[in-house]
Amino acid sequence: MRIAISFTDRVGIAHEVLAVLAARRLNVVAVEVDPPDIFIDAPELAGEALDGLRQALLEVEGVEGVAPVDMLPGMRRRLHLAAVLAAMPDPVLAVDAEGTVILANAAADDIVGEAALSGGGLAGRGIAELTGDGDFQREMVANGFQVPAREVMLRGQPFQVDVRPIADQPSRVAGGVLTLHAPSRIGERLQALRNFDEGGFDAILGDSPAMTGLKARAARLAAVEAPLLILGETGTGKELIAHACHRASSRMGRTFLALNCAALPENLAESELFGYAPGSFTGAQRGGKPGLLELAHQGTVFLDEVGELSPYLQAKLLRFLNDGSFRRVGGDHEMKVDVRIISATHRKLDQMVAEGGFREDLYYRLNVLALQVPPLRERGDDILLLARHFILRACAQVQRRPCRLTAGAAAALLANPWRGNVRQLESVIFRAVTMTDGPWLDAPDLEIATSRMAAEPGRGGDGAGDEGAGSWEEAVAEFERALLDRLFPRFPSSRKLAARLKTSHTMVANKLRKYGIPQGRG
Ligand SMILES: Nc1ncnc2c1ncn2[C@@H]1O[C@H](COP(=O)(O)OP(=O)(O)OP(=O)(O)O)[C@@H](O)[C@H]1O
Repeated sequence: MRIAISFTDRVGIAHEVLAVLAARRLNVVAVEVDPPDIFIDAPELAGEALDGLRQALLEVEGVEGVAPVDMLPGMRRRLHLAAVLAAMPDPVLAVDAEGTVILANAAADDIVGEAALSGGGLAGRGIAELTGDGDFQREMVANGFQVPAREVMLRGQPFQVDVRPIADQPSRVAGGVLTLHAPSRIGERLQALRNFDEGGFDAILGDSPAMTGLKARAARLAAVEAPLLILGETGTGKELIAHACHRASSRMGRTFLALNCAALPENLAESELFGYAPGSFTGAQRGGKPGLLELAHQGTVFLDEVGELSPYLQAKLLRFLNDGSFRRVGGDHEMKVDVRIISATHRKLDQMVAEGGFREDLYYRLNVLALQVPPLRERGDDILLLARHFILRACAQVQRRPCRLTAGAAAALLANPWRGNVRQLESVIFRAVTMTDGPWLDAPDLEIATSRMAAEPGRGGDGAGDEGAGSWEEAVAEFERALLDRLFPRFPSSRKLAARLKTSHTMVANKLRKYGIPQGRG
């Protein structure tokens, strides 16, 4: 039985409690002192023996209770740790200060294999012995496990190894944790990060004519069973649109997998996309590995940055698009799958074709249906809509109180050219939200150039001019918003603002709501 003895802390109490146990000649297999409890594991303790022990313990000054527990805390922690390690797909080794393994997860045991484990597992082996690289072990130990990531060989397989020191203070290093990444899993990890399952057209924010037009066209094309090419500058939301098209197609509910063709060298991109056959290269998984095309059978594969595909992969992809068949790397039989290809690029593919950088026949196969995503600077007030969305999200993320844009900040956002588009806006807002803590984000907080504001005086939130206004309604709305934005900080409630503007409270409240200005203050 396992028991917890709770006590009020005083010098020597643990010693006295242990003396009571010793006097009873109990077979104690584990003791953990974790104030305000001492935990005991005594397998033979039960029934009357427990009652007697409880009486004796309660006579020790400071002991307050004795109760059975299902597990000792250290044991619970070890079980949790073992479960966490077992769930990690990459091999992980914990080593002591000399570089000798003290703990390894199942993935590490698998790599080293049965033969090596018959000698008692990995614990006790030196890193030099396992990797055949004595310099690596010496370097780690000499530098307190602060060494850059590098490649090591384990049982003939190459791994990228990350090393982190285990230390309770910088000068007291107890060892290190080594995480080994197999090259065949790098793409898998990228893909897992990108394999999200949320986000239809509702996740694509924007009410501007450019965006409503795009969403309507995308919704129509989504339903057509043919390759789709999405063109647009970087960060405009091409992947978001690709995913929404998948969700709006008959393949909804099937797998959507994405590959960034620019992120991987040719051989990795090839094995990620087409898979590889057993024994096809050093470091390959024993049974081979299916590629994204097989994994997404009946679903969609999104090829981002398709313009970066090498000529060899362009040819292999063309063949797949022509008849749905391909071979795994190193494989000798044909595979056939049913996958819709959605591709995207920020490059001018037609120009690349003209210059010989991209195969013309592949361009026509990918470009059966096409969408052009407008840059952010052509989406008008969507900029502010997106900015407000990102502000709310960033404030929640960093657990900061909500904040709003001043008129000056709104004008700066509208005037910025946004070369990095929505992704840039997202990071500008995130940075501003994390670097300030007041209720307002002002233009200087955004850290963007405001040079175009002078060129477009009617844009923005300060109502300083009207030359840039598109229509009477837009100009009035812009003026109203700017006015409310400017006065609200000084008259922070609809009643105070109505009094200041000598108008009705209801009208001001409606306008504040219309322009998304929160009314909770004042
Ligand atoms: N209309 C939008 N509404 C909400 N979020 C958006 C919108 N457009 C883009 N985003 C966000 O902006 C970021 C960039 O979008 P995404 O990755 O889809 O762009 P991309 O055009 O595929 O970029 P790249 O060309 O660099 O691959 C993402 O975080 C995405 O969620």
